[in-house]
Amino acid sequence: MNNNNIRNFSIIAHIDHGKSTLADRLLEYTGALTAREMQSQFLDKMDLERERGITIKAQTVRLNYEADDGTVYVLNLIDTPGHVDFTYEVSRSLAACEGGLLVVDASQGVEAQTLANVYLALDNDLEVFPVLNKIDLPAAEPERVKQEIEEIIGIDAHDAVLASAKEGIGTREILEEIVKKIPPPAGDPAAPLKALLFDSWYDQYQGVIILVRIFDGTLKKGDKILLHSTGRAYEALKVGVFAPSMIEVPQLSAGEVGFVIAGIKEVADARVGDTVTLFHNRCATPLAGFKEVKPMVFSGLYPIDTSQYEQLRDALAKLKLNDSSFSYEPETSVALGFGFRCGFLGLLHMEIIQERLEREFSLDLITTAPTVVYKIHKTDGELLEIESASRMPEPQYIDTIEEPFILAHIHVPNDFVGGVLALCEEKRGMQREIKYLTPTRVMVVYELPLNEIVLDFYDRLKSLTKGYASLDYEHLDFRPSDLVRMNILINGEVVDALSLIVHRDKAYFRGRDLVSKMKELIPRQMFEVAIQAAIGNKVIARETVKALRKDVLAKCYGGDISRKRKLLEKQKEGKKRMKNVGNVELPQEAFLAILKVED
Ligand SMILES: Nc1nc2c(ncn2[C@@H]2O[C@H](COP(=O)(O)OP(=O)(O)OP(=O)(O)O)[C@@H](O)[C@H]2O)c(=O)[nH]1
Repeated sequence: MNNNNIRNFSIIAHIDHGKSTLADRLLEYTGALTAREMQSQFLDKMDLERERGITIKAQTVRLNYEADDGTVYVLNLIDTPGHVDFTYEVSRSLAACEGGLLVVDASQGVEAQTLANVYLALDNDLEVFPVLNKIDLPAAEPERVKQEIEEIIGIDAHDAVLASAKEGIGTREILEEIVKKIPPPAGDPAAPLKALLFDSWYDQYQGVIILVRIFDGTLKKGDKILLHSTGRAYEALKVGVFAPSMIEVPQLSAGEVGFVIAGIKEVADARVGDTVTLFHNRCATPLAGFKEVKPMVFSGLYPIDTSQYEQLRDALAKLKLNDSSFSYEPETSVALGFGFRCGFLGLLHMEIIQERLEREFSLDLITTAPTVVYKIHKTDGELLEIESASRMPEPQYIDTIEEPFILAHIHVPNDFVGGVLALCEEKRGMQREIKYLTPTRVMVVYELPLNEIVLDFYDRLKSLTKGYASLDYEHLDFRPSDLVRMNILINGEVVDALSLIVHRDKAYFRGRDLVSKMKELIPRQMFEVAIQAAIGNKVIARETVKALRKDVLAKCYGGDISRKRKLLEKQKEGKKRMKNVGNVELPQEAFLAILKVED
């Protein structure tokens, strides 16, 4: 294929600005999809994604487009995930393209995510051009947003395409821009194979499918390929493209994008960012940028019904097949029994996995509050990395503790700046910068401990700014902090799954609020329940749940039977998420009470 007729591009956008809708329009316009197939967005293929309206796994499609100049171009649309948790995947997807469409909602303007992703694109030397979407909305202000793009991002926006992905306005103009503005790929088809693995997933029938962008050389069916980071070789059993359904092709050569199926057993062996070459004709230097992504947020997952343990283990193994950034290991809790400590890239990733376990595998789980990794330097010189408060050694064995810090970029309308600053300060943040992007939009940059972010930072930020703030963050480093382990005791017994690591200065208030929150959440039982927060042997807060026989039918006067049944049903439902700890029944909410505590 003539490289001059190929364009490889991504769509860069903030969540909800219309990336998927626009992608569907491009597919529809170029005839890759009929209107009927479009019925639901094609690119977001998992149910869960569709429901939550977010893109998790990158997907790529080949489109054929006959341009105004009469030439038929091959356009490879490389989809990127749109959330902070998946930044590394975004950056690898972008590395597979020469250009990016920057989609900005004309009624919203530039958001934190837009900026983060544009910078990733510019770092990858992509040609970026803006598209203003949702111009059908009465609130659209294309002129203001153009100016914002020029001032904040620093790219020319005066002739930005005005589009409505919803109504199909501007689609052809966008395709023309892609052809005219994005350079064709370079690369030598005769050189040794050098390809970027930019996505991989596990398919029940075909095994691991990898997506590659060929930079040099040619990859044919039957070739023996080599994955650079693992040094393992595989036979390329199938080579093809998504158009949008899978079509086999005889070969992929420099500049092209496509899939390879090579009998790879699990995605952990086919990591995003790796270089693919030929076993017998290797490229001299691999592509830059292969990085192991490490989980940063952890939580315990326990089956409510202990007989579901094996099922949970199998489900985790299945999910892991498809997601190498997720980790798990067995963990036992005195309170909750046998379960797993799981690691995630971030909070969204955690929610997605938890939801999939419950929905796709019908498991009823108790999840513990999220934590981060701490580095503990012990007095005997040993360095421990712990991701659970219950593994923290006694204070006398600890020399110093380090916790992870992040750099947060928050975009917010100036009316809310005061509140955002107060929140960041409360969360032990250190201000780096406050910058007026426009007269009404402000960028607040803070260094913050990740520990505070995983609790309730995002929810608080959203509610305090009426949903107008956007957040993006990157990991910085580990820093020494004065942290202590706080235990929660129920009727005098430490409940290990409720222990948490907090900053010493905040321990007292956190403890007091936590026990009072738990008092509201723990239902009255046949006996009194004492809830205490303690640091070491010192109790810092206490509340008591009074004893009461809970007779849900008392209010019904024996009258309406259907109402009575409803109440019983409701009580049964409520029971499902309970876990017996000693002889006290604790609801799921009690394990997450820390997330509901306002400082
Ligand atoms: N009025 C209007 N609504 C649109 C337009 N384009 C998209 N939307 C709506 O905006 C919402 C978000 O669109 P998506 O395409 O799912 O957004 P996205 O950017 O793909 O979101 P992620 O997958 O999370 O990155 C949906 O409810 C769309 O129907 C448009 O041109 N006009």
